[in-house]
Amino acid sequence: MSVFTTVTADDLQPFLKRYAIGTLVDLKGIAAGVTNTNYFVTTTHGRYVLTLFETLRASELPYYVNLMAHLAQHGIAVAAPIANLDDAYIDTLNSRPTLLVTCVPGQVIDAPTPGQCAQVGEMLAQMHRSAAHYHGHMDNPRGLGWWRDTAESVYALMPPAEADFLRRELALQAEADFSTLPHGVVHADLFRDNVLMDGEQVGGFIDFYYACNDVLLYDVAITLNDWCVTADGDIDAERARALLKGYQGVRPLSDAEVAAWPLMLRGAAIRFWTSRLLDFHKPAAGEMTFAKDPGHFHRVLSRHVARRDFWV
Ligand SMILES: Nc1ncnc2c1ncn2[C@@H]1O[C@H](COP(=O)(O)OP(=O)(O)OP(=O)(O)O)[C@@H](O)[C@H]1O
Ligand SMILES: N[C@@H](CCO)C(=O)O
Repeated sequence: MSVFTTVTADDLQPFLKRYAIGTLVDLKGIAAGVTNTNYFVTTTHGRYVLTLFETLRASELPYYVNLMAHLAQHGIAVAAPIANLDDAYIDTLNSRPTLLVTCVPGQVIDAPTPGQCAQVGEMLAQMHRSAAHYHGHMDNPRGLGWWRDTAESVYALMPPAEADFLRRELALQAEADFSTLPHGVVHADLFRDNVLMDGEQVGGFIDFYYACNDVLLYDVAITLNDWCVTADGDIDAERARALLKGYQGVRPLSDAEVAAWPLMLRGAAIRFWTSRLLDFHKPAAGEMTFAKDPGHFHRVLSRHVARRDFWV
C-alpha cells in the first residue's frame, strides 16, 4: 500500500486554495509505490498527482523538484511540478512536505518491446542533453563508497562464494577510472516502474529522488539492466540493441564510453545488488518498503561477467 498519510477532501480543499488549479472534483489514493504517499487529484482544471514525502525533508527536495521543472520546460516527458501562489513547488499538507505534479499519460510496462526500449533510450539521451545546463548539483550518495560500505555490512550474512564474488567485483570497480567520461545529471533509478509508457511513446519519467550528478553512461547501464533483462537475469540482445540505438541516435557514445561500457554494466548491477542486500538483510526499523530479490542482480552481474558481446 502506498497511502501512509491519509488525506481527505476536507484537508485538500484549503490546500488547493493556495494554487491556481481550480477546485476539487475527485481524490483517489494510488496503490503502487512504496516510499511516499501518492494521490490522484482531479480538479476543475485537470488531473494531478499529489505526493506527501514520508522520509525526504523539504530542505532536501529542491534539487529534484527544480530538475523536474527544468526538464519539463525543455520538453522532456516528465511530471511537471506545479507552483503555488507564492511561487513555491514545495508546500506542506498534514505535516508532510508536499508536491503537486501534472499527471503523465500511460502505464508501467512489465514486458517492454524493442520499440519501447528504443523510445526510452531516446528520451534518456534527450534528458541528459537538456539537463546539461541545470544549475543544481548533488554528488551521488549511492556511489562506489556506498556500495563498499553496504557490502561490508552484509558480507557475513551472505554465502561465502557470493561474498567473495562481490568483493572481487568491487575491487575491479575501484581500479576503474571513469573520471574523464561525460558527466551530468542522471536519473539513477530509471527502472520500468519509474516510466509510464503511453503505447509506444514515453508518457513520462517519474520518481527523480535518486537523481544526482554522475557519469552519463552509468544511467544508460542502470536503465538497460532493467528494461532489457530476462526473467533469469540475462539481457535480451534485441531490446538492448534497440535501447542503445535509440540513445545513440541523440547522443552517440564516445570511444572511451564504449571501452568503459562492460565494466559500467557491472557497476550498475552492483549498485542494486548491494541496495537490495541491505534492504533484505537489514531493513531499517519501521521501514515501509518491500524487500526486492537481491539474487536477481547477482544473476545480472554474473551474466555480465561471462558476456563477450555488449551490443555497441
Ligand atoms: N505524474 C504521474 N502521472 C501519473 N501517474 C503517476 C505519476 N506519478 C506517480 N504516478 C503513479 O503512482 C505510482 C507510484 O508512484 P511512485 O513509483 O513515484 O511511488 P513512490 O512511493 O513515490 O516511489 P517508489 O515506489 O519508487 O519508492 C506510479 O506507479 C504511477 O502509477
Ligand atoms: N529500483 C530499485 C528500487 C528503488 O531504488 C530496485 O529495483 O532495487
